[in-house]
Order: sequence, then C-alpha cells, then structure tokens
Amino acid sequence: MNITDKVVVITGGASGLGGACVDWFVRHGAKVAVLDRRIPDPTADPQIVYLEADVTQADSVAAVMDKIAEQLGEIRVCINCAGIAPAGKTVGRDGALALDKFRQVIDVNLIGSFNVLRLAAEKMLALEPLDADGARGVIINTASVAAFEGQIGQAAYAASKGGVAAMTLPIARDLGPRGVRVNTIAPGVFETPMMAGLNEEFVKPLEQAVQFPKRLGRAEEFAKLAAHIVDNDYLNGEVIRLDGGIRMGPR
Ligand SMILES: CC(=O)CC(=O)SCCNC(=O)CCNC(=O)[C@H](O)C(C)(C)COP(=O)(O)OP(=O)(O)OC[C@H]1O[C@@H](n2cnc3c(N)ncnc32)[C@H](O)[C@@H]1OP(=O)(O)O
Ligand SMILES: NC(=O)C1=CN([C@@H]2O[C@H](COP(=O)(O)OP(=O)(O)OC[C@H]3O[C@@H](n4cnc5c(N)ncnc54)[C@H](O)[C@@H]3O)[C@@H](O)[C@H]2O)C=CC1
Repeated sequence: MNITDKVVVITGGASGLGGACVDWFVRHGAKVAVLDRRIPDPTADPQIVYLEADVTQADSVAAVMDKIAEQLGEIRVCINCAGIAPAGKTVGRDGALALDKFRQVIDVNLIGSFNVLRLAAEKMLALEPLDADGARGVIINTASVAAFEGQIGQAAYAASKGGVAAMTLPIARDLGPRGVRVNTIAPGVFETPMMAGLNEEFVKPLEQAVQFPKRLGRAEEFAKLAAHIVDNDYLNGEVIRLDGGIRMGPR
C-alpha cells in the first residue's frame, strides 16, 4: 500500500519508536494521528493531529478513532507502539512481585494493543478496497525480542510481548479475508527514552550481544521497517525481528 495521503494512526507516537514513525510517515506524505497518554506541547508539527488517550480504555480509544476518521478521513494504517517496560523479579528483595504490577504490563502492552487494533480494524473493514487484491488496511504491532528471550526481571514484559507475537497470526487470519494485513515487529534494543531509563550495567552487555552493527538500534531503523511493511503487500501474519542479530542472555 502506498503511504502517500494515507491516514496513519500511531500509538505511543509522542516518544521513541512511535515518534520516529510519526516523523517518517509525515515526511513521506501521510496524514498522521498520534494516540498517546502524553501529548507534546503545541510547538509540534501542524501536519500531525495529537489525541490524548490511554490505550487500555475501550471508550476513549473508540472516541479517538471516530475523531480521527472525522478530522483526517479513512484510517488505512494503525501502528501500535505504546508500551511500558518495568522490571521486577518473580520474587525480589521485597518478596513476590505484586500481582497488580504484572497485570498492568499485560494491560498496556497486550490488551492495549488489541484494543487499539480491533477498533482501527473495524474502521478499515467499513472502507472500500484500494486495489484489485481487495486491500483495505495494514496493522503493525510492536513486540520485543524479550518475547522469545526475556531477561531476569522480565516475566511480565516477556509475557505481554509473547502475547503480542502470538496473536499476530490469528488476527491476520481473522482480517485477511476482508483485506487487512497484520504484522508485528520484534525490536532488539533501541536507543529511546525507554532504554535511557535502564541501568548502564544492563545496557553494556546488551550492546556487546548484538552481532552487527555493534550498537543499539536507531528509532529511524524501526520506522523504515514499519514503512516497508505498509508498502509490501505480500507481508502478512509475520513477526519480524529487527535486532542486529542479538540473542539476549539472562542478564
Ligand atoms: C525494552 C525491550 O523490549 C528491550 C529489552 O528487553 S532490553 C532488556 C531489558 N532488561 C531488563 O530490563 C532487565 C530487567 N532486570 C532488572 O532490571 C533487574 O534484574 C531487577 C531490577 C529486576 C532486579 O535487580 P536487582 O534488584 O539488582 O537484583 P536482585 O537479585 O533482585 O537483588 C540484588 C541483591 O538483593 C538480594 N536479593 C534479591 N532477592 C532477595 C530476596 N528475596 N531476599 C533477600 N535478598 C534478596 C540478592 O541476593 C542480590 O544480592 P547479591 O547481588 O549480593 O546477590
Ligand atoms: N526501546 C527499545 O529498546 C524497545 C522497545 N520496544 C517496544 O517498543 C514500543 C515503544 O517503545 P519506546 O519508543 O522505546 O518507548 P517510549 O517510552 O520512548 O515511548 C512509549 C510511548 O508510549 C506511550 N504510552 C505508554 N503507555 C501508554 C498508554 N497506556 N496509553 C497511551 N500511550 C501510552 C508513552 O506515553 C510514550 O509516549 C514499546 O511497546 C516497547 O515495549 C520493544 C523492544 C525494544
């Protein structure tokens, strides 16, 4: 699907990987709506519509989708980048991990992604197809390599991202007959505000574990893959690692 003039909804677009997608898609002629619980100050680009919502909330995300369709037009692309990554061992210094902490990560990363994509897909299915194949839209989720090799302290995060990876194929099967493709990017370790919060003692070994190039990923490299997924009509139902060949160790 050609990006130009398409309406692209990007969750988590106020920061990091989502922010890089906002820049890339705007530069390539898309109309971008950012859905984030934190909206940047109004000095931002007038080509971008910012809407405040929490991805876990059914009603407010539905209202935001209506508003985007009204203000920008037909929603053709949805990129789920909103996420959180708090760490905590199953049993740590202060005892067993609080169940609410585990639940919150699942709520934002897994249920939040599903909430947004189900409502975006509902809009897409109501649209006319764009081509002879019957293409109506594209959905991109963000998992993590932690879905496959979560580190010590990542039980909740890995479970949430494993869920995102696992739901990719069944959702692609649900929506494929109506012309919507669904893919998930599983990034390695990227330089973003999220990773800036991680202790240097954890980051250094991670950098060393990358095969090549021996550095953290750049947010623009994530945006380029998202743009390629939109552009390439034959990519569907797949979880794609974007990680410089890293396989994370236990710590
Ligand atoms: C974002 C992406 O998608 C990409 C990625 O995934 S990048 C990878 C990100 N990786 C992470 O975020 C790693 C997450 N893990 C962590 O940050 C840490 O493991 C953690 C914060 C969860 C725990 O760190 P920690 O507190 O230093 O370790 P922990 O072992 O619990 O405690 C340190 C000390 O307390 C002691 N301790 C731990 N549990 C204890 C208990 N139940 N009773 C008594 N003492 C205990 C330990 O013995 C340890 O002492 P020693 O060092 O002398 O052995
Ligand atoms: N940075 C990295 O190394 C990696 C990141 N990821 C994933 O990529 C995604 C983006 O991460 P980063 O850009 O690094 O993080 P970030 O912290 O820079 O940005 C995340 C954005 O999501 C928003 N957000 C969080 N919870 C929300 C909620 N409930 N509702 C609405 N918006 C919410 C935040 O306000 C923020 O703008 C996350 O899902 C993360 O788990 C995956 C692998 C590696």
